Amino acid sequence: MSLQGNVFKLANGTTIPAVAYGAGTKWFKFGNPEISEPLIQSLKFAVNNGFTHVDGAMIYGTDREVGAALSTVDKSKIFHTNKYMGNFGTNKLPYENPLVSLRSQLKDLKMDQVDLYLLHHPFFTKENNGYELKDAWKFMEQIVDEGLAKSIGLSNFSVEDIKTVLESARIKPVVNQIEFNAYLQNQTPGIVKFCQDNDILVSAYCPLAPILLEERGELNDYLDKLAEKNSKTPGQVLLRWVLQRGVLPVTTSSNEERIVQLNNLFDFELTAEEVQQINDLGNKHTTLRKYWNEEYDQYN
Ligand SMILES: NC(=O)C1=CN([C@@H]2O[C@H](COP(=O)(O)OP(=O)(O)OC[C@H]3O[C@@H](n4cnc5c(N)ncnc54)[C@H](OP(=O)(O)O)[C@@H]3O)[C@@H](O)[C@H]2O)C=CC1
Ligand SMILES: O=C1Nc2ccccc2C1=O
Repeated sequence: MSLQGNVFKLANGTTIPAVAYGAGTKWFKFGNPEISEPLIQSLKFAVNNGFTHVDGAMIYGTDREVGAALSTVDKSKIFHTNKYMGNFGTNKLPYENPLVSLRSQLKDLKMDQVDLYLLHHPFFTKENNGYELKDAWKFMEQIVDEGLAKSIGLSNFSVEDIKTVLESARIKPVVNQIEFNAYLQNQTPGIVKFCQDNDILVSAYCPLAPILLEERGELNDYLDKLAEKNSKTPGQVLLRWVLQRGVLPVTTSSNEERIVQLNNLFDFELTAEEVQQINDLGNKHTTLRKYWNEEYDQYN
């Protein structure tokens, strides 16, 4: 599952643009019915300036903004990833299953189909959802059968969770989107190697976390050096490192200069030693985990 130009090839033979622009995190507005004009403007700017992959989710509350921003572009040129969030813990969410959720989301997205639909988390239980993880996956397969998504995948899944899905999967997951950066190189034990050995593309959210911390560490000095050597920014070096780890970065920005930079990653290359040095410096740092702390802090 290697980087080919600026796409990755997925196990089902389709391709996926190698960098995604996220409509979550800073844009998150679940429960707020007001349309975010700044998101529409930034998304339009992103797709007019090189981004061809947009990452959304039911829980972001931003499907209408994605639909509006993409309404003026040729949708066949855009890869759209979206996700289903089912109840977890004490959180009760609006749609009882992925199929019902996506059918409704497609109306807001003004699309007939998404390219990739993910289970946002693996925490399905009879008690919370009325069905368990393997049955959640059956809904995902039905989504493909009905032509509502070209491909299906996972997010925040551990090795054990993936094995549960694979045991009875008729259609295999092609992606696992996890928190991944130099300061968190395995969201859960062994997850990156397991995915890569099983032809499941890892995609990385929070890829820039190490440069967003106020405190600087040894890694920052090294990133500055590589940035200067390649006439790039430290953020571009970090995203290039993600790509060279065989992982697809999902980033976002509201800043036009940065939007252009964040997708401009294909005219330079880190050496194998430089990739290794970022791995090593990152691993020396305290684990940095921003999401799913309750579930995964045990692995810090
Ligand atoms: N599956 C899941 O559970 C999750 C998925 N996601 C997905 O991943 C996407 C990206 O996640 P996110 O953590 O935001 O990704 P990043 O790590 O890429 O961080 C993006 C943020 O970094 C800021 N930034 C970028 N460059 C700089 C800089 N040089 N100096 C200061 N700030 C900078 C941007 O702000 P600015 O606007 O100022 O540039 C933006 O807020 C989300 O939008 C969502 O689509 C995210 C979390 C969980
Ligand atoms: O971008 C995100 N913001 C979130 C907040 C809570 C749970 C998941 C997410 C995302 O994926």
